Amino acid sequence: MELVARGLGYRYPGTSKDVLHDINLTIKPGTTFAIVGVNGGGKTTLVKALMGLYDHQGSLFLNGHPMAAYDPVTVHRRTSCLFQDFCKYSFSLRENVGIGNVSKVEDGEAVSDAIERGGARGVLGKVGMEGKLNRSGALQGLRAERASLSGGQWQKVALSRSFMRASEADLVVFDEPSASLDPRAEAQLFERIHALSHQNGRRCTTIFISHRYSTVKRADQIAVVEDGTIVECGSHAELMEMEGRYAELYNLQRSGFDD
Ligand SMILES: Nc1ncnc2c1ncn2[C@@H]1O[C@H](COP(=O)(O)OP(=O)(O)OP(=O)(O)O)[C@@H](O)[C@H]1O
Repeated sequence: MELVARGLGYRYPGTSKDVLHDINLTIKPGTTFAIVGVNGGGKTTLVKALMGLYDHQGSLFLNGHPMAAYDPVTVHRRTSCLFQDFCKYSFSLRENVGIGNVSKVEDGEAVSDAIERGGARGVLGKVGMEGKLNRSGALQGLRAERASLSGGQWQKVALSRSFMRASEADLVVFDEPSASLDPRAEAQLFERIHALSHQNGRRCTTIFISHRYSTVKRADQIAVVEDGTIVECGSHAELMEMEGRYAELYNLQRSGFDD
């Protein structure tokens, strides 16, 4: 999916200041687009606006056509997303993951595949299903909430849920998908995110927000969002050469390891 924004802006209802303003960008089909920036800059609001979830100002185009020309249900069906405030349902693990694509919630193979790709395989043991991943009908297990999952384990369950639809989506959005993951789980996740966009023949566009520059640097394009607008945009190499805000944030994070 190609996404183009021209003069995109947004103000939350009941507030007096635009949270987003003057957003101009082009995200090409089959590419990864990372959004970075300090807290409260407008990153989450931007991705939600790009998904057409807000009554925004300015123009948004999907594959060359105005977003308004599309049926919202069709757009949402072609989109898979994971936001920071994901739900922890009092359902079984199978349902917690399968609900990401309601039409496939009974499809054990699809749920198993999503669990594998979302990195939640280790959670199976926690809910009494170790070694049963490939046995059909074995995914009911205990209710996930009774198994007292950790923050990182819940994040893997939510990631698996988003992978239920990712393989058929044209747009995949992750808002800080690795916030609670350990470094190994994070590296594996980003391998899968990159694979989503770069698989042969796929034109799936991936947008992700992250504060971890070791993974951000691999994105095709990176946008730095500050005070509600994009202050820099380009590849890691281009932004480093600019020696601007991105380079400053990147070097700041890297220097944290050198001390
Ligand atoms: N529902 C809302 N109503 C009013 N203001 C909001 C709402 N949600 C977010 N904001 C404000 O919009 C601004 C941008 O928030 P947003 O969550 O988009 O930033 P962010 O860059 O994603 O932050 P973080 O890195 O902390 O997740 C903030 O000042 C925030 O307080």
